[in-house]
Amino acid sequence: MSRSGSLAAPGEARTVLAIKPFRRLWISLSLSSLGDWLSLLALMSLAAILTQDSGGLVQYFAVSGVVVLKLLPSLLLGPIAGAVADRVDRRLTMVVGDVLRGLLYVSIPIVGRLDWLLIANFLAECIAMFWAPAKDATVPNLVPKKKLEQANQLGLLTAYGSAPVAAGLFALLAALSSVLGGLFPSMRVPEADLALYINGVTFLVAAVVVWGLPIPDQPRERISRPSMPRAIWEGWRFAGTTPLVRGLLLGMLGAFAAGGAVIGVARLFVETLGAGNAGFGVLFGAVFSGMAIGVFAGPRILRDFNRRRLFGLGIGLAGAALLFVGLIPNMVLAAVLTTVMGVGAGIAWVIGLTALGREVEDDVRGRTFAFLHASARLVLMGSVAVAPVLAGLIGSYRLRVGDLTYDFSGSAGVLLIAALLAVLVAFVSYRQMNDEHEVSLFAELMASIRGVPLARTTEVEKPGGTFIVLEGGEGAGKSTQVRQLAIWLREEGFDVVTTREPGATKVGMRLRALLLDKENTGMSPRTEALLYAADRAEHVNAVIRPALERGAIVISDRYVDSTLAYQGAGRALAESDIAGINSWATNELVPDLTVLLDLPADQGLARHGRPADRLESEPAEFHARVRQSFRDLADRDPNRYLVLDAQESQEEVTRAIQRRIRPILPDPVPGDAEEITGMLPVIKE
Ligand SMILES: Nc1ncnc2c1ncn2[C@@H]1O[C@H](COP(=O)(O)OP(=O)(O)OP(=O)(O)O)[C@@H](O)[C@H]1O
Ligand SMILES: Cc1cn([C@H]2C[C@H](O)[C@@H](COP(=O)(O)O)O2)c(=O)[nH]c1=O
Repeated sequence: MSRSGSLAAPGEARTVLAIKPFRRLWISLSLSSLGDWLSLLALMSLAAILTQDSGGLVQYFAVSGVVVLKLLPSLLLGPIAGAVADRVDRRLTMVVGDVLRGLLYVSIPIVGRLDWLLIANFLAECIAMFWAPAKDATVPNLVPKKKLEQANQLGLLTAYGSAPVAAGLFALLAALSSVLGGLFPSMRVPEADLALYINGVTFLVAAVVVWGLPIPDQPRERISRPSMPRAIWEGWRFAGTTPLVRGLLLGMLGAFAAGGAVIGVARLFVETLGAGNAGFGVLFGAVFSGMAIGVFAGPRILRDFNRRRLFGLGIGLAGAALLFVGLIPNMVLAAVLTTVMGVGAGIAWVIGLTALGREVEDDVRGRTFAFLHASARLVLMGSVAVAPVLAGLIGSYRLRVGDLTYDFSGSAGVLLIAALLAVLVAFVSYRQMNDEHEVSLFAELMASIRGVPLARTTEVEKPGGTFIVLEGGEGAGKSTQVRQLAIWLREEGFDVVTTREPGATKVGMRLRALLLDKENTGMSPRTEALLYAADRAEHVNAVIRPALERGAIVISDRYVDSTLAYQGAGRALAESDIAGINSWATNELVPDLTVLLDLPADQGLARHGRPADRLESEPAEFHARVRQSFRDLADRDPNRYLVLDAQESQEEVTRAIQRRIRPILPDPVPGDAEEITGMLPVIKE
């Protein structure tokens, strides 16, 4: 399948590492990303430790303050950071950025105060705002243009993939720190300190690696980064135009909000389970490990499962698992259930990302993904920040039933709210996107797990392919659009058959000649209607049905509606008679979609530079009746029609048709696309 926005295969992405300068930059980026995640864990943890004597609410505010201050710089400095980074030496920006961030993180455990923790955290994020565009702009200087996409993918993979590594490292360092503290009481320090020292070292090593990079002076390509609010506004304006894409985006962002709430209270939650920092690291790692399993294994195990259903189901699974995490106060169960939650989120993420890639038009795909990344970051950080405060406001309770006691903490309360949010989002997106009404969810799930084909309750008579018809008056642009759509769909990898009426078959060509020949002026309207129906019977039998039966997309320039409009309204024949004859001639084959290109008849006729044929030579009133009849037909069945103003530019018309066609195309998530997209779940930049 060739798509400009598609993602390269994992192996292909790895080949870009053969470029030595890029490999060095990538190593440095991996270290910085690891440091970013490690700092998030360590600072949330240290904030909780430093405030443990100050009471619940202060502790909750401190933890959420860490996240708010991590988010704030991207809102304040986002618009100017890119412009500044373009004017300053990039290597210097990155090296200074890494060194300063390393020093700031190391200073936090040395100073050991909450106020400095928050200030240093904020300053480190401000520096990251200048470091990131310098890094983005350097990549095109180091790799050839054709490998740029792979390079970016690898960068994104690392930004995300370093999270579970950081979680494991954090848990290890926390455990090591408490062992050392036990053996040598003089070395007893908060468990997060060691992580922050190591974090400082990762940034310093990253700086050394970047220092030796051979970066050309002149950038080959300038990267322009829209501000976060702009990316969100523009993306929504373009992407929110179809219900399916809206459903996908809302589902993914809802899942992020729930996930953010979990991260936000995880540190405080594990404390209520008596698990401390190591437990925090385990939970954090469980989310990401579960996601990795979901991304890679889920779609393979449920290979035959309807993708639109699976998206909602994945979010639902995540919500259900989270519900039990909140209800059952047990660390081992929490780790297992958090992994299950990650699996559900991973399945939804990869399906959503892949489907978005396929559903959104090429020219707005960049903006849509920018919207997703910007809003995912905002939603994630926002809910990470709000969740601890909410937990503090809920407070902790001990419930007694007879001899039994049940401790309910504010953090467990937030987990329950997040779980309910996820279940609600799952329900809404499932309802919005489900296109399989014939088979129950349970039956499909069982069949898919067993790997057997679905037993459907009713026999499906419609052939497997997709039948699209372009209708409209003379010169409306039907042939032009048929051509454009065929090019686009073939590029997308579909088997496409373009055809037209009258005259798509050998018999049809003769009929066309008869019908359009001005010599035959005066032909009776009934003869005319029957000849068009005869052409159609042959057309359906010889061309359309065989193509649909092998699963192709058939795009026809005119079909039954033309006879209803021209011979029905134009020649004043009874519509019911024409409908009856054509129903018989086509064996009741109805298009999946009819696109009506609406244009005043005089404008359409004026577009032709050739002599008018028999039908085109009819008077203006005839063509006006034809136009009105097409519009009436469309009004009666708005679900099956797309009516477009054919006075718009050709490109505009093509885009509108593409938008409407995407949702009715066959399964938007083929297996190979998941394998490819599966490597790219990312929310960090
Ligand atoms: N949106 C448009 N704006 C302006 N001109 C257009 C547009 N679409 C097509 N045209 C031009 O109008 C002419 C007729 O277009 P086309 O052949 O696609 O129309 P058609 O509907 O298939 O016509 P007919 O049914 O009469 O054969 C062509 O010269 C084409 O380039
Ligand atoms: C299918 C069909 C067509 N016509 C008319 C409409 C046009 O004037 C010609 C076909 O010419 P085109 O340039 O190839 O579009 O035939 C009709 O009157 N009834 C029909 O069913």
